[in-house]
Amino acid sequence: MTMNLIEVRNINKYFYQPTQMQVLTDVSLDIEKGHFVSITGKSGSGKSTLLYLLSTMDTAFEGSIRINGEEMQGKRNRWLADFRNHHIGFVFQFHYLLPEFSVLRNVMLPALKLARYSPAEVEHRAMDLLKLLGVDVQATKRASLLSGGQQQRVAIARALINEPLIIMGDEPTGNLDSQNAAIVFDLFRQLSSERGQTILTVTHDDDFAKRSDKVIHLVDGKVAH
Ligand SMILES: Nc1ncnc2c1ncn2[C@@H]1O[C@H](COP(=O)(O)OP(=O)(O)OP(=O)(O)O)[C@@H](O)[C@H]1O
Repeated sequence: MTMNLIEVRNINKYFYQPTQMQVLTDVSLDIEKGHFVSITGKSGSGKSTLLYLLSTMDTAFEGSIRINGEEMQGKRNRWLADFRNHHIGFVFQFHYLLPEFSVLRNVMLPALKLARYSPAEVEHRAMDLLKLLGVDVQATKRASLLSGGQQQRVAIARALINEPLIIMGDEPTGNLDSQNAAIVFDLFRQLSSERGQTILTVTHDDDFAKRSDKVIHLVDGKVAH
């Protein structure tokens, strides 16, 4: 049986500075659990705005966003932060690792904050993820000493450490050469098909989008059908 992990109904989103502007208009969509979904569209079409709403970091919108059966509209910031920590992993174009910390420490931090597992278990799981991503040899190095592609893989390990239901990416391969972009793509594929994790990424890369399970294409803030 399929299940919609994300259900969006009739979203309108406005920005008020410098002048009032409607960025998303009547956006409705469903995302199934375990699917790999790309959000595409021209620059300015509203992709990042939509992802930001779905990530629960922006709560100023009209309409309904249900994730894993929970309505996000009207929830308090603390509740949303807790929901994000448990269920959503983020991968950005620029990875925001802590440069002075070791690779291993960077990956462990979000899990230590959650305190769901003991530090020893967290370290074990972090090492497993670094292995999966092919950067385990670098575990004790300072993050700033790794190449851009390696740092991005470490950032993905960090996004996965709390076993999120959903992995969200804003141009996660935008800053990578084609070889590293292919590694990241294949990993996302594997996470969705083998672990049932749901992947949602904004991308400008048509090949990347074509090979995902579903494409949400935005034109002027509306979903194109
Ligand atoms: N915080 C904000 N305040 C005011 N306007 C904003 C804000 N964020 C985005 N916008 C505007 O909303 C529109 C959509 O922006 P958004 O970043 O969602 O587009 P995008 O499709 O992700 O573009 P790109 O591909 O260039 O990243 C743009 O016109 C942008 O200028």
